Amino acid sequence: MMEFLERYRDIVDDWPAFLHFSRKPLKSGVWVNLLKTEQRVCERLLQEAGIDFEPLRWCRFGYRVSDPGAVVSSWFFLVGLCHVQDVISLVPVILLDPQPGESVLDLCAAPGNKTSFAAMLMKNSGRIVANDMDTHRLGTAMHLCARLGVVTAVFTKYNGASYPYSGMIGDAGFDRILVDAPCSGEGTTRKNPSGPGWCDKDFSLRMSRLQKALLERAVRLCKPGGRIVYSTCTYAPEENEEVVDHVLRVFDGLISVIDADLPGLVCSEGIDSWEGRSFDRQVRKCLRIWPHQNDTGGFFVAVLEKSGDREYPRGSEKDPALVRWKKDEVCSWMSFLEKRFEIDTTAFDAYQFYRGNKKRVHVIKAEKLGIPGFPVPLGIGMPFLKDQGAVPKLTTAASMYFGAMIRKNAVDLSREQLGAYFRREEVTLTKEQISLCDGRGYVLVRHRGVPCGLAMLKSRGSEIWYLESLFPAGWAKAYGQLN
Ligand SMILES: C[S@@+](CC[C@H](N)C(=O)[O-])C[C@H]1O[C@@H](n2cnc3c(N)ncnc32)[C@H](O)[C@@H]1O
Repeated sequence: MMEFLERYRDIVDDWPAFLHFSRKPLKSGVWVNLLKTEQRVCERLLQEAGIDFEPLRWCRFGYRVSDPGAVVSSWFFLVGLCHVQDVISLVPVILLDPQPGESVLDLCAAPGNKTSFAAMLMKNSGRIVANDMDTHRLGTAMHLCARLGVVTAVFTKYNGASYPYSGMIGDAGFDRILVDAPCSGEGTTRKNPSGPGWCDKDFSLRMSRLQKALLERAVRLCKPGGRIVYSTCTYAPEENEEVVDHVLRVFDGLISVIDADLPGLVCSEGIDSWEGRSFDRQVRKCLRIWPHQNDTGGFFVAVLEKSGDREYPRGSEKDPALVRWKKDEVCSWMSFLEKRFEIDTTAFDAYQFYRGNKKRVHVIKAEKLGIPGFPVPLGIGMPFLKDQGAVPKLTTAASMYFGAMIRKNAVDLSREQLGAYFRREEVTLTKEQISLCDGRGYVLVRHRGVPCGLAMLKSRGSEIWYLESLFPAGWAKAYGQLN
């Protein structure tokens, strides 16, 4: 088992430790979603749930947790106060260092873990384009971003190697681009000991061709002075240093590898020769992260900067601009939100609303960076409401994210009531809870002040009032049995 690792014996600093850690089960991680909560609140919730956690030295919002299953089945995970992710996967995004207000492209984004973490670091300001080739995985990314309250993302489905140059964020290019490339995944042995088709050098060579094309495109899509991070979770130099070496040659002096240091994270430098081939010496600035160094999965990260003084000629291709999304300028549903929830809708001035079809409205933060007709988005921002029926209905994601603006028809449920709500059971209300509501209709459900979703207040006879849960069946199921 894992004989394929043998080829790396000479480049690993501590071979016995490497083998030992490559077989050891991996502890997962959690990051606090500062778009929805505060760090101390999340720490308190983890403590209350009896989940051991240990802060990461190199990421102040991240923890290693003893029992990720318990996190995933907690109410605070379900409503998006935190996310579970391998801790080492945070590194490329931290090194990308996306800033509020910037334009960021995540070229291979699905299922959206790094996109959502980047959007959080950007404080939901600016524009982040999440692209992937796989529709199903993109759907997962959209759902994840909605749960976590990301309102700055646009989702596109293109082959990253031929991602269109023009349109979305002006023609200047993106400030930062992440290429978290598809790879042979050799660094994931701790999660998946039987592995996919590892150790097939031909597979690595095939991946290498795609990775080179993706990174080349990223360089072209980046604005002068911008940053590109290339990452994989594999060891094969063909998929790592060789790819970086390739773009250094193609763009001859236009890009450089920069020092990427993350205090508290132990790494090895990239290798500048492999199986008789030499690479540009700059690749030594890349980071090789072996499992035993920080008790994580294996990873490779290169941070590139595009020089500001000359522009690489871009292609001139133009696809037909199919405009599928229409701006919803009338916002006929606004008065309903004002009336039922006493929302001060002037807060929506900071947002734009788009219709993907007649009945579905999506919301996205209005930014000077704009939104697209092209490349054609598969998804815009966060699903906001459905309004084809008599009464518009906010989505769960929107009621969670904008719930703090709701001043009427909101009830705080007890832990037991909340469990029933997530399981889509009928929730009987106390007299006091009923007194907070203004007759039958939509109600925002909260727990400890945190907006959790929508319900419909109904009555049987004149005495019995209850909530019919509108929590999406798939959400609770997707995250396991809630406790
Ligand atoms: C390592 S995964 C990305 C993980 C993601 N960044 C995250 O953190 O959740 C690589 C992704 O690349 C996508 N992919 C493969 N070939 C692609 C291509 N030619 N263009 C764009 N995406 C591609 C795969 O569908 C896969 O979702």
